[in-house]
Amino acid sequence: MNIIQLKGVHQEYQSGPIPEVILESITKSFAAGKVYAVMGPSGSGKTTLLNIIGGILRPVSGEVWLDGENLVKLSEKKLGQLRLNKVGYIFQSFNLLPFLTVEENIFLPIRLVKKDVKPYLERYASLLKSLGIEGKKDVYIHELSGGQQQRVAIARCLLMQPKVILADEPTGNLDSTNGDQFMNLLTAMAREHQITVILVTHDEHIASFADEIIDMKDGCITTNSIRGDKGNENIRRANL
Ligand SMILES: Nc1ncnc2c1ncn2[C@@H]1O[C@H](COP(=O)(O)OP(=O)(O)OP(=O)(O)O)[C@@H](O)[C@H]1O
Repeated sequence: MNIIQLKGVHQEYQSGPIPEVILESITKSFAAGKVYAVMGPSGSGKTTLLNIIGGILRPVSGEVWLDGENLVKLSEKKLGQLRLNKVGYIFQSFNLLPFLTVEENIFLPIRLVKKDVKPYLERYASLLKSLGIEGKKDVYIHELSGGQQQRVAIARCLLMQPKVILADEPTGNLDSTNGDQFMNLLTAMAREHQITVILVTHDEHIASFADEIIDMKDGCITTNSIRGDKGNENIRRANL
């Protein structure tokens, strides 16, 4: 099932006399439970694409469908609610607060919108268990390793039961072992919870964990690589 559909998404910025095209009429679908890696040179439009999918930016034209709603047509208020309920973010720095505990960090987004944490407690406990950090809930973030911090960031993101997780260079600060672990966890969680994950990376090895690699150049998708059934070696490259 396609959870995200981009139809003719076009973005441009006018800083000089002539508008600069950033995304050129992008049409692309993203399925539930699949992991997508977006690659391409600096300035090719990867972050802009992510921000449009997450409802942070509105494109100049085109449609952005997320779980049955066209984000382009939503009011700011509705868009804010949708971002909160359906979109999760994982950043390179994980955006955790170092002098709060693991538990306080994970519940922070819920407390910020003054929601009751009670309905989330069961899910919280099972996420900590499946991510192997159940013994760390009262530990401060600054006392954790990078690998443990990334698990906290995943738990915080998953607690809100998003439909999509957007991650911009999420492994940028990790060594290769922790980077691999992060990708294994993220892909397992995407399958288990049927969440679409879209991540931007410059690292081909990290991208090889994805179900599909989307190459971008000058605001266009140039190639789609879809992983075959036999794993990473079996990448099928299809020109669009
Ligand atoms: N708010 C803005 N105003 C004007 N131009 C912008 C704005 N945001 C991005 N751009 C331009 O859009 C282009 C694409 O930027 P974007 O950040 O999407 O690229 P990217 O592929 O993510 O690059 P990188 O790999 O360096 O992060 C760049 O040329 C950038 O200068």
